[in-house]
Amino acid sequence: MSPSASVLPVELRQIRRRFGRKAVLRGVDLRVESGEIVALLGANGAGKTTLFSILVGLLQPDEGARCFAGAVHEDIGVELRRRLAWLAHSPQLYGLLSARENVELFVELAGHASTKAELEPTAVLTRLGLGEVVERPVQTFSRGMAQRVALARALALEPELLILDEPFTALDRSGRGLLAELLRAEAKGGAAILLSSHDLDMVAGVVDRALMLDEGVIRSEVAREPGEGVEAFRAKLAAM
Ligand SMILES: Nc1ncnc2c1ncn2[C@@H]1O[C@H](COP(=O)(O)OP(=O)(O)OP(=O)(O)O)[C@@H](O)[C@H]1O
Repeated sequence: MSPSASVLPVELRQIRRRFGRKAVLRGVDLRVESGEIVALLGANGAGKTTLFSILVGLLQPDEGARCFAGAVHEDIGVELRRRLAWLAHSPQLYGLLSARENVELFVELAGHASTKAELEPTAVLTRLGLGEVVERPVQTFSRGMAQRVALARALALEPELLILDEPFTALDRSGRGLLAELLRAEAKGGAAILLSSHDLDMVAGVVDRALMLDEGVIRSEVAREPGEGVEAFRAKLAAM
């Protein structure tokens, strides 16, 4: 993969995965384009995290293909990995390091510092409302503050593909609003964003399209029509 070519669109084709005798994913197809924000919905245990883990290469599918920019990738190599950011269920931060150091370390390890001033570690932490506490060790942070650091860390990589497992969990209203704004800005800049959430109000306000994972397949899909209001879109999501 050339360092400059885009990794988008990202596509999963007929992904199957079982754990022991349980078939969790039974032929999932999914595609996310540059500039799109897509929600993956589904009940607890539907397989959302499993699918995300396959997408970022933490887990191999039993069958099916993951494609970036039209090419099948059996493994996620270094060049590809640095173009993806993944926010896991738990923040996974270094407690003794400050918020700024956590973000800086991650950027260093990824070997990719953004050239955008607004994505510099302190700037992105400030945009997520942590301007006053960037130098504090994160072990003193609340769960919501830690979630904000993990989000800042993902955004600071300026990823082309951002995969967020329940990003609104633990955030208060202001945090959810800030995150919604940041995600819209990233998508406007050309990133593709795939997120899971059980919060239909947030999903209705943020995403362009939603997919319902049920019994191992994408059971239904809805897209926001041009000019469609949040209430009307939320009603469509609730009816999925
Ligand atoms: N490593 C594993 N070993 C065995 N079973 C697993 C493993 N990981 C996930 N599973 C099972 O796969 C199913 C899907 O789990 P997954 O975490 O992907 O669901 P989810 O849609 O993300 O759920 P939630 O909304 O609760 O986060 C569950 O039945 C879970 O028990």
